Amino acid sequence: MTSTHKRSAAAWRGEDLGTRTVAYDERDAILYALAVGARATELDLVFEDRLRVLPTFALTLAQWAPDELGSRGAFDTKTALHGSQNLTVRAPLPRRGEIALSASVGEVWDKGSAAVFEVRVESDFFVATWSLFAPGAGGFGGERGPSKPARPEGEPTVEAVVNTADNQAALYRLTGDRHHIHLDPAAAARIGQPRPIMHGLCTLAASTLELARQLGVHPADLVEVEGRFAAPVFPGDSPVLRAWGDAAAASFELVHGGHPVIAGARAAFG
Ligand SMILES: C/C=C/C(=O)SCCNC(=O)CCNC(=O)[C@H](O)C(C)(C)COP(=O)(O)OP(=O)(O)OC[C@H]1O[C@@H](n2cnc3c(N)ncnc32)[C@H](O)[C@@H]1OP(=O)(O)O
Repeated sequence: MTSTHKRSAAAWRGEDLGTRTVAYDERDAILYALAVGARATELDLVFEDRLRVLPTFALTLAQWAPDELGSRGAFDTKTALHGSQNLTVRAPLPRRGEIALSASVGEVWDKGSAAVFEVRVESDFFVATWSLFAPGAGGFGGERGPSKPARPEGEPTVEAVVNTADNQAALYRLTGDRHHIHLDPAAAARIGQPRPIMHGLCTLAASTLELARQLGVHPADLVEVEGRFAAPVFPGDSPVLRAWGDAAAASFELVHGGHPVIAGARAAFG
């Protein structure tokens, strides 16, 4: 008789996920900008002669880190969802180069039926934390962690549609995140979705880009962003960005069909 011993979610806390050096060039940064909704007229984002790299591009460079935790067996990679994201910029990303990244597991929260794993990635250019919502991995007697954010009150200072394209997830996946739920209807059906869903990081970056346009600042001047993926967004959806505050400290949400799809979000531009 064989016995299997499944490692408790709590035991992953503090796990060292290793270091990697990732390389990219202008073409990668431009493809990323186009995939999150940069316009052909936004030359600073799409023209190598005067390129400024979107800070959220850092998150595609570090996508290996949450993937590494999944491949080590912390959770079921076929059902886990990206729950929330935080990014703090330390220095502008160069147009091309090699960047050293190190990753580790932070907190692991016990939501009862699910666990939430935090993966922290650090480099000279940024610090970022992924929260991964893993159904079936909870119930290990741990703390619940942060609760749902309250919705902002009062009239927003910005209200703008964030158009997504029918092929946006198919394009965005070429920047690095090739999880099947974003392209393959059968994989989407396995997580209970009627069709493939947008990458949370694509929707977040598209929202941040529109926020910068609305606030009249350069999107590459982003110094901090975070948000919780509250419900799936589908390619072709046109959710509404609602924001409060100013470029130095904006809070925002992305709403579709009357419900937040990105909740409790905030961004700051330097
Ligand atoms: C590899 C994949 C990459 C991707 O990019 S996937 C695409 C981007 N992500 C998404 O589209 C996810 C969209 N969000 C959702 O579909 C839902 O949202 C969830 C399935 C993640 C959770 O919904 P539900 O199962 O109904 O959970 P609950 O009853 O709303 O909350 C249960 C507890 O879990 C916490 N929680 C809920 N959502 C999140 C989240 N997104 N990140 C972190 N924690 C979350 C709550 O607060 C609460 O806990 P408390 O009772 O202590 O308050």
